[in-house]
Amino acid sequence: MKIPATIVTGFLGAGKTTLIRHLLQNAEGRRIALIVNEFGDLGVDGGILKGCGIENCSDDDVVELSNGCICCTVADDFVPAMEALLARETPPDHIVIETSGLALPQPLLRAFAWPGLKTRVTVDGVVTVLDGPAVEAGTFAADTAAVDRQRAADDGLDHETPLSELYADQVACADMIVVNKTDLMADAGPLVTRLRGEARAGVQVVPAAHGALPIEVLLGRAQGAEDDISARHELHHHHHHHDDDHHDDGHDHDHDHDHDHGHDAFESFVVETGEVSDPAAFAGRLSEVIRDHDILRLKGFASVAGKPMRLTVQAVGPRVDHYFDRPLGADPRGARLVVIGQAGLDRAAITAALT
Ligand SMILES: Nc1nc2c(ncn2[C@@H]2O[C@H](COP(=O)(O)OP(=O)(O)OP(=O)(O)O)[C@@H](O)[C@H]2O)c(=O)[nH]1
Repeated sequence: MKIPATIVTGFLGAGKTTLIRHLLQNAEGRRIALIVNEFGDLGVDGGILKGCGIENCSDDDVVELSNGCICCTVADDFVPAMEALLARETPPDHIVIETSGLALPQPLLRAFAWPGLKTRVTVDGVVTVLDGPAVEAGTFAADTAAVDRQRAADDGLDHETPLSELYADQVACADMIVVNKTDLMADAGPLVTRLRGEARAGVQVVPAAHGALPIEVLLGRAQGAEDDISARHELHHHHHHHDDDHHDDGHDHDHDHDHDHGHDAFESFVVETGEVSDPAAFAGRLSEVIRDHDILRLKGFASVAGKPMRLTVQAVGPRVDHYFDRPLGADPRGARLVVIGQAGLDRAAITAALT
């Protein structure tokens, strides 16, 4: 089982910390480790998240990297921090990496191919958080002066990429785009449509207020669901037959008034199919289905004809990852996939396309 890592990018003030805080508050027992790229005096994110007082989120789980821009110091800072997390007696279930607003996601993504990381971590996805009103206004960040100060304060920043290029890069790297601060917008619709045109095919653009998104949208399914019984339980638990059945889902509704709203806006269902014959071809077909049907996430396990190992598949927008993770053992042969999207998925068509 590889540990999935989610990279959260977006400019200063877009709402990355707010989104991660919400995520940690709704972690439902999952151990999430956080790597935060800090900036000298300006950086307070680590502090905010460390002082969060959230259960299952100890200070140890927040690692601050403050020696400059994370993408410029990958080898010295980021890789060792990841290795240290992996070397722990109880490694995290999921790793979330909050980059500084100025970081270019590409060098960070390349680090996952390093020998020490490649076999043990997988990039779950790159989530780019945008300040909806600012992007709509063409300024990219609500406080561009603050972004410039951050840039000036960062001695370790090797690149002097203009803001517009950084923005383009963060959008181009995104597997999922979150248009945040929709509470400050009259109608996020036109921006969402525009961004879908700017992003790679298959990238879903998700509107949010205060970064409130269901954890399964941001991180996918519980990684602890190793054996099939717990996996099945997990799936049925989230299987929404009716839009109103989320009231018995055991969440703390007082926690966050946006929570219900978040769940109503998304849906998930399970598709069971036969054995996979060719993993690469299967992954290729999944990306087509994801693109054609605006699927946010697709995740599951499959057996492959003639192979004793279980195939794990996970996709966020256009990023489809597949690898053999453990012997199938007594698992039934076939594939079981969870499909997650914004409400309104064409379940029949998706099921037909996957089977
Ligand atoms: N109105 C509104 N304010 C928001 C929303 N999300 C975040 N904020 C506010 O925007 C400010 C910046 O949010 P952060 O979460 O710190 O943004 P960030 O991207 O982590 O910023 P840095 O970590 O400083 O780069 C804070 O004052 C938040 O309370 C939102 O959806 N709506």
